[in-house]
Amino acid sequence: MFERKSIQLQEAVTRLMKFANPGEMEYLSPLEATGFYLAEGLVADHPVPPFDRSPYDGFAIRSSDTARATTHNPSVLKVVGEIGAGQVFSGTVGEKEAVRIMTGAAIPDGCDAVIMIEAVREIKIDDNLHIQVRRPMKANKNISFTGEDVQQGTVVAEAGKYINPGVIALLATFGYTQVPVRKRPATGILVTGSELLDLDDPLEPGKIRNSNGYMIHSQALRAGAEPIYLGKLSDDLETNFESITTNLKKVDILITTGGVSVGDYDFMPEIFNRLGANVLFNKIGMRPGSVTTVAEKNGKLIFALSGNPSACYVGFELLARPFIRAVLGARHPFSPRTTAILGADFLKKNPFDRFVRGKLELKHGTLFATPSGLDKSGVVSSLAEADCLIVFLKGRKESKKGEQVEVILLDSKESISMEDFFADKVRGR
Ligand SMILES: Nc1nc2c(c(=O)[nH]1)N[C@H]1C(S)=C(S)[C@@H](COP(=O)(O)OP(=O)(O)OC[C@H]3O[C@@H](n4cnc5c(N)ncnc54)[C@H](O)[C@@H]3O)O[C@H]1N2
Ligand code: MOO
Ligand SMILES: [Mg+2]
Repeated sequence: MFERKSIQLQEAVTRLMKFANPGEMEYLSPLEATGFYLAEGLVADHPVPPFDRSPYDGFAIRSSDTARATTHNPSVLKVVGEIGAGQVFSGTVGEKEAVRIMTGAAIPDGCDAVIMIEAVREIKIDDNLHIQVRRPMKANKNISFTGEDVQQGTVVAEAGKYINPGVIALLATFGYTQVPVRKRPATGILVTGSELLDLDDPLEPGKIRNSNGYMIHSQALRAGAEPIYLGKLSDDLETNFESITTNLKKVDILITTGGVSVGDYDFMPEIFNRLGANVLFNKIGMRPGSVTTVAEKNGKLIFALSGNPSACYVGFELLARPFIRAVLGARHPFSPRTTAILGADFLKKNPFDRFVRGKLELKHGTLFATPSGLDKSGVVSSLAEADCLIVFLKGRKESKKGEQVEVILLDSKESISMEDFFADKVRGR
């Protein structure tokens, strides 16, 4: 018998995050970097825009020339040039002169305002183009000034920031052809169980198909890892030990499913014993996923997830996912947690923290979370609709539809700090 001491999820996470070192740095093109995390902060090495420019198609003018303009007595300015974005007017614009200018073009020297095309009347005097301006323009009107978007020296994105399309825009703005990121951790997936069939096997009495291997592969992808499916193993101590020892050398993280409880064929505890691994914990005060065990060997972590599909799923989301995000260099590696309104009664009592697979819905601006199916750790049917985990903290009594609950978002690309993740806003009731 192996001693099992139940600890709280926060303690379990704290223990395993001590081993979460950012992976090796690599450089990717901005076309490939979406979904990674910045390995270095992004500092503006020039102001944006880099020159004063026109935000409109119109005419660059000198505001002083329009000081007395009225509808009946418009200022008449001679058009002395025209420039589009990318062009620069050479020379200086003089008194009673204007330059036809397009959006994005640099403001010509001498000008201090832009008037929109629609606001002027274009006329010809002696075959020369002129404009009539019918109202005074204030100095600095309609100019996008140098640095009004970003000032030189500003940190526009910090190290550890998730690279979303907006970060890609900034990287391109500052000329990054090579974006520093952390390599996706090679994450091996091994499933155990003599009852497991391959996907193309017909069902046989007592056997089921291996769904966990594929589910974890998909969850690892969603978490940003590089999943490596290593196959399935029968419940045999020797072959399991052999396979885990060999495969651990080939990957950065190893995830196993099944064989982690107290049954006769649950060999994971004995395997960790033989490996001489440092078992960080082997029982968590939560459901499902209470048997989730994490062990460390030579600095690498082995996540031994439950065989029960829903427990396996939840164990991955609560433990492996933040770890993977941290290895990817995420500054805030935890899934976002927020409040929602419970969409249906949940009448179970909670002698431990419970994480119920749920479905989110936004109705008239209010977020509702409803359990997405049967709440048993052995089921697979509640997973497809699940996009959150509804949190029922230990001690919370039965919950009625309409009560406030906390939810952990599973499909969000952004993430939060450990402090925020464990700052429970809705206490047990
Ligand atoms: N006497 C006790 N029995 C159990 C306890 C306990 O504390 N005392 N804990 C229960 C809890 S909680 C869970 S969760 C499970 C954990 O089981 P294991 O991690 O040991 O997993 P297995 O025994 O290998 O399998 C459990 C269940 O899951 C099915 N399974 C396994 N692998 C897959 C797969 N790849 N795809 C689909 N389904 C899979 C397997 O057929 C079993 O039905 O233990 C409880 N028992
Ligand atoms: O706690 Mo077991 O790990 O699902 O139900
Ligand atoms: Mg078992």
